[in-house]
Amino acid sequence: MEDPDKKTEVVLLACGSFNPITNMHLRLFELAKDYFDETGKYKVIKGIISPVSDAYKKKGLISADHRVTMAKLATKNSDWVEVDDWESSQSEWVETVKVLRYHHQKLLSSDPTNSLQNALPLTKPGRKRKQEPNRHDPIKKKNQSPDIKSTPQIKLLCGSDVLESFGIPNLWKLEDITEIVQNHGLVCISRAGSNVQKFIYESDVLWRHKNNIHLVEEWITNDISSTRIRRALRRGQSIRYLVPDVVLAYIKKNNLYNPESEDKNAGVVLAPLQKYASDSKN
Ligand SMILES: Nc1ncnc2c1ncn2[C@@H]1O[C@H](COP(=O)(O)OP(=O)(O)OP(=O)(O)O)[C@@H](O)[C@H]1O
Ligand SMILES: NC(=O)c1ccc[n+]([C@@H]2O[C@H](COP(=O)(O)O)[C@@H](O)[C@H]2O)c1
Ligand SMILES: [Zn+2]
Repeated sequence: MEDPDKKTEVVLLACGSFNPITNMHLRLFELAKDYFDETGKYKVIKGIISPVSDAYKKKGLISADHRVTMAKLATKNSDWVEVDDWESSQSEWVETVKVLRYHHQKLLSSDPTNSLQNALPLTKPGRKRKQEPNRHDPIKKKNQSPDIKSTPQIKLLCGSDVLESFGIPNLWKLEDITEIVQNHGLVCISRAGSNVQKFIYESDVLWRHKNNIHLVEEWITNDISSTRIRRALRRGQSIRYLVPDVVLAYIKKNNLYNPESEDKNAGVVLAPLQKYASDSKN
């Protein structure tokens, strides 16, 4: 048994369009890190931004190349948040749970102290064995600080609108939601107009795993959204101080957002809705 007083290392993964990345996206990471630090039980070691691929087909979604470049520019001064382009470079849209699995496996395989046996998939949801999130048989790391537990956990970082989107028909599979909250964990930052506590109360699966759902209240509210940024740009209004200056310069230089770009994927059904609506017909 590992010492329960040891800190658990946490990697935060944020999935989304980042169309474009805003200061608020960057703030999500800072807020979540403060929250975990204050618990005294966790140590956040890394943040990962994973822009969705073009195959997501969201209206107004500009090319992943540009979205990834902007996210990289925005994080170049952060010593703990980075951008990963694995998801964005997939030709098909990838379910968020698979992105979590991918990064979890990557963490395990980059850790030389983890044996192959440790890289086996996590217990499938619904199986009997009760497990701690991201649990693997502990292997003592050489050179590891004695107050750190051996295996990092990877948690999905999102705003409350994403959590509430779990309730939209044909958008998320119940088994995916279960795997996210049971095996990995969720960190949710409050967003204007949401009532996440009530949402969790009304969902059996979320209620069952509420200990693995971390709700972080943003007291210094700022409801920046990419949609509002794109709207301001189309209207020729300033977005300075809402996105990093380097991102603003990149948008201007490449004339990224305009009425034509906003029309991309107009009338196209969002990839998950397409996928699950056809599943439910079969
Ligand atoms: N102001 C905010 N407060 C809390 N969470 C936010 C905020 N802005 C974005 N997020 C979160 O960041 C993640 C990525 O979001 P996304 O790329 O959709 O940005 P967005 O600003 O919501 O864009 P859009 O308006 O196009 O939906 C999501 O989990 C979303 O909930
Ligand atoms: N079933 C799923 O796994 C599922 C459904 C809808 C959105 N998502 C993800 O949530 C994020 C939402 O981004 P937007 O808020 O920009 O639409 C994206 O990364 C998307 O891939 C996942
Ligand atoms: Zn959004």
